Amino acid sequence: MSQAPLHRGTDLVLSVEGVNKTFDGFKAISDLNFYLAEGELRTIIGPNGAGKSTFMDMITGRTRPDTGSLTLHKPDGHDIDLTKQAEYKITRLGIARKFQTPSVYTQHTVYDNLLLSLPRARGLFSSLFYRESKEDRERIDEVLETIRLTELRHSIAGALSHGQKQWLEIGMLLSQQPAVLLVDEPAAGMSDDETHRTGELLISLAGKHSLIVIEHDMTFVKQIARDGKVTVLHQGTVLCEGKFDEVQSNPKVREVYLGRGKAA
Ligand SMILES: Nc1ncnc2c1ncn2[C@@H]1O[C@H](COP(=O)(O)OP(=O)(O)OP(=O)(O)O)[C@@H](O)[C@H]1O
Repeated sequence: MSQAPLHRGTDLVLSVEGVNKTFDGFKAISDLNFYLAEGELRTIIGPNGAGKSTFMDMITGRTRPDTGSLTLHKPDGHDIDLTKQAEYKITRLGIARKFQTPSVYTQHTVYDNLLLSLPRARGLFSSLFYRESKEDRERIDEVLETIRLTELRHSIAGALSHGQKQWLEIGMLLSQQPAVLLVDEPAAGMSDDETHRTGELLISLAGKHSLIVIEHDMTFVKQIARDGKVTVLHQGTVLCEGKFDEVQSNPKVREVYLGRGKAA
């Protein structure tokens, strides 16, 4: 599974090099290169069809690249070739993905949702018979604080607002202490207040976690990007990469977004 350590001394958690993917003759991803540093919060933007979802699908093993490499750099210095791992193994290696729509156990409490998502209690059935340890309870309390749902720990998840469900699901992924967290359009369908709180949550995770966030809402992108890097994807490749202001004023980026109603 793992080869000799290649990246020791660097602070990268993920490297993507020379990746290509064609669907029925259509080039969805084209010579894509991308590097994520440990603890980084990276935002990816790009017009519809730019290849953002396909890129995430390749990191998680849902879609395989035709050529190129996707490498997870483990803290112990070992490199894992993600193109050779089954999807479930990539999840177990600590690459977690939050899809756009919330997916929580609506009949269970907030606390139980977090309990069910602990790595030890894998699967709903075995979790029902799982007695949590003191460490588990501490971990859940910590996650509840992070996602600011401590007060709602005994509430049924189905009764939460859309934003609260999204935060709970992020918390469920955090319970698994992921190496890389992929978050797909977290602000979609949220009120302005919820969007802002989501931004604060993601910012609070940076440093402790490595995150890639795909987003269309530029106010939100500006909030979370701060001094961090924004990557602009276009036609399956990196059009430009830099701080939010640099990206926003880049003529190539403006051109790509013009007339699409989502001006950067
Ligand atoms: N399984 C597939 N079969 C054929 N074409 C596909 C497939 N998956 C993606 N594509 C095409 O690849 C291109 C990139 O799609 P992708 O969904 O990755 O873009 P995106 O940037 O996520 O777009 P959006 O912002 O609309 O979600 C699109 O033209 C899409 O139609």
